[in-house]
Amino acid sequence: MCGIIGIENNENAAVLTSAGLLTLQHRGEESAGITISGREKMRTFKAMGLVSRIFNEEILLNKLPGTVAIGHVRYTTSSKSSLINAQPFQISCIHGNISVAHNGNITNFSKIKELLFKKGAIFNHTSDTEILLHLIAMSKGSLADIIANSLRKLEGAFSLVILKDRTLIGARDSNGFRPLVLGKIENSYIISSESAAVEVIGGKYIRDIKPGEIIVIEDGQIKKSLIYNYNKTKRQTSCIFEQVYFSRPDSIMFEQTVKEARVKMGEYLAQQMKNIKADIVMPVPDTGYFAALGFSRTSGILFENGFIRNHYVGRSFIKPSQNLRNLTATLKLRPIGEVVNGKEIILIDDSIVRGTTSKRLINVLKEAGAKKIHFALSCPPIIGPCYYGIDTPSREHLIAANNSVEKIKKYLNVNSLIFLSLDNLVKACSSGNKKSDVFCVACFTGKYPTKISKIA
Ligand SMILES: O=P(O)(O)OC[C@H]1O[C@H](OP(=O)(O)OP(=O)(O)O)[C@H](O)[C@@H]1O
Ligand SMILES: NC(=O)CC[C@H](N)C(=O)O
Ligand code: SF4
Ligand SMILES: [Mg+2]
Repeated sequence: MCGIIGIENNENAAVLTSAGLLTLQHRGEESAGITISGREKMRTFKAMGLVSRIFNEEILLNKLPGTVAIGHVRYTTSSKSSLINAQPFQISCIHGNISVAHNGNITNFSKIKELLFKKGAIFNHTSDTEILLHLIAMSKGSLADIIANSLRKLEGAFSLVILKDRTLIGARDSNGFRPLVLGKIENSYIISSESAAVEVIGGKYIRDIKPGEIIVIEDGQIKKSLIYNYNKTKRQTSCIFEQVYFSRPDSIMFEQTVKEARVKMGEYLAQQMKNIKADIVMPVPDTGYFAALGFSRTSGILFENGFIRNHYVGRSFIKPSQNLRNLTATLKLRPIGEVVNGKEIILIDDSIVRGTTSKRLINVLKEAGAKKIHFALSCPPIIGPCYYGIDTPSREHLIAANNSVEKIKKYLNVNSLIFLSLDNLVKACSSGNKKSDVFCVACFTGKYPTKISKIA
């Protein structure tokens, strides 16, 4: 996953973009970048590392002058985690200077890249996003036409912010896999992966960018908004895992906060586990928190915070190597002996992917004296990889793809292991939305909503 944001018509474009990126840091911790234009020549500043380390006052105020900016935080899901693949990607082409920031994975990337190679194209990066810049450079027509024609050639997941001169463009693939919202602050429009980033910088969430929509904004006005493409099924398939794990709890998705969806996941879990009694309900911080709250409210079992989280380490699942994931999981959470000692615990996390976190946590809870552990997850077993921009690995590394629930229970050494049913997950995530048929749930079912041409 990655986080993207753009703001136009604003004297503080760089500062607000960097604040927005900080709010989206949970979507990618590997690199961050900002492109700015509107006053002087377009320029991009990007580096490996966290937003707060990269964008200090000197860089924001002196190196990034302008009124229109886009920004990106990266979590690698295509090719390498390296500076060369850090975004935004700024190019100079027949249409002038253009910069792009992308969230998602283009699933026909290899096929298009091969065709472009044969036509003599030169590539500077190794991730999927660069092909879009080639397609843009080779298209003709108005700015909206150029973007629309290019995007029609792509398959898979892409939420985008694009910058050209004083124009900010937002676009979303026709399945709407990755989130993208429109917001406003005074006379400036904002486009962002999540509404929380709009609100943190003082703006108001207006609406979601629609699947298959391109929106062109300049000088505080929406110049054009068009649906450039419908997918074959004409059905939105937004990633349900955004609500399970990826997005911030204070972001709005499907007419409710992600927090609300997670609380409901916990309430449904409590209904599924009516027969299990325990002394306390405990979340695995951070993402397990609201589901545990919902569980406790419905079951009446006491909510306890039995882990201390180290705030100086980030998210373990999105780290780029297994060594880093192991280290993060070990450093991140430590049980509080007096809370867990001698207790029968319902432990709630959002998901088991590789099993890195859960195996370690259950061991340390036992060492701290936990009497019994019932482990509950607020999504079903993950049995298939994601091709749309989340690094759920190939089947061989997915613990639930290769083992029955009973086997995982034995491996984790817990007294019970319960997964939220898919029906209940969809119900929790679609509240306020009349249709519940708007989600991609492929990693739980193995049924992918698009053809996967070749793994990008
Ligand atoms: O089975 P695994 O491969 O360990 O992956 C699943 C775990 O990773 C995530 O936590 P993470 O530390 O990434 O982020 P969080 O602080 O938001 O919970 C998720 O919340 C699970 O705890
Ligand atoms: N997870 C993402 O959204 C990453 C975007 C893009 N595929 C990259 O790897 O840079
Ligand atoms: S496969 Fe899973 S993680 Fe990927 S988009 Fe679909 S629901 Fe989200
Ligand atoms: Mg977690």
